Amino acid sequence: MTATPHPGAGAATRNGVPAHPSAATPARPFAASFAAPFGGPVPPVVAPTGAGGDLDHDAVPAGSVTFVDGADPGAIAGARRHGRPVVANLGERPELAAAAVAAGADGLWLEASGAAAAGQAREAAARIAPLVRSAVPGTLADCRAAIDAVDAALATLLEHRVALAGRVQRLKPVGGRAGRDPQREAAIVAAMAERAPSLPPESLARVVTAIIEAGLDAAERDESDEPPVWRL
Ligand SMILES: O=C(O)C(=O)C[C@]1(C(=O)O)C=C[C@@H](O)C=C1
Repeated sequence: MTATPHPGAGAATRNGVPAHPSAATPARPFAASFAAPFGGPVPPVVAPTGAGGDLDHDAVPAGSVTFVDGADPGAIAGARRHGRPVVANLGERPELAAAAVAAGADGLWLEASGAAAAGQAREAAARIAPLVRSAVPGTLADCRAAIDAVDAALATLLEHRVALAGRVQRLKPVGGRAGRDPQREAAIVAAMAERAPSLPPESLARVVTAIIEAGLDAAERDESDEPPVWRL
């Protein structure tokens, strides 16, 4: 495992990241004011000023975080032993964001200029983070931010599920409400109960029924012949 030097430390990285403007800044202890963004429910995107990141490059003092090549998941996972937040250097490749967050990145360093790249990385991070990070928020605002992050992932999964359930209706001999399959629905609830032990099965069944019915409603409305296409 190799930690990548701060992009501003003058060392070339695999992504060919240009020098950080604060290259001459000596290493400082990790400042408390930077702890919140890196400890939040969704890893922040660190981008050049005006590029739409959650933090500007200049706001991250050299030495306060461990920089790692964002294309190397093993390095990201290994860097956690340094005890500092791990920032994955994505260079100009926001499409690496989901993999970097899944590997354990606390922040994403982006050199691509422009809000679109930062937005792409932020959206990928928001979708994947609740599956791989657990937040223990101490304030109402932080709690709501963590709930928002979970809801972002839930909404993404709901969209995928609705698309799949709609496809099933076209593949079954009898689709739609006329083709409901109580045994299959009970099996779905039982499988989900294993992963959601805090919810009694009857509560979970209500949730699953609502989701299935929403999927059947969407399938009824959908007149397109296109198979569903999505990207995380
Ligand atoms: O698996 C099916 O047969 C479906 O039609 C999909 C689905 C679901 O949304 O999961 C929807 C209705 C059925 O009662 C069971 C499951």
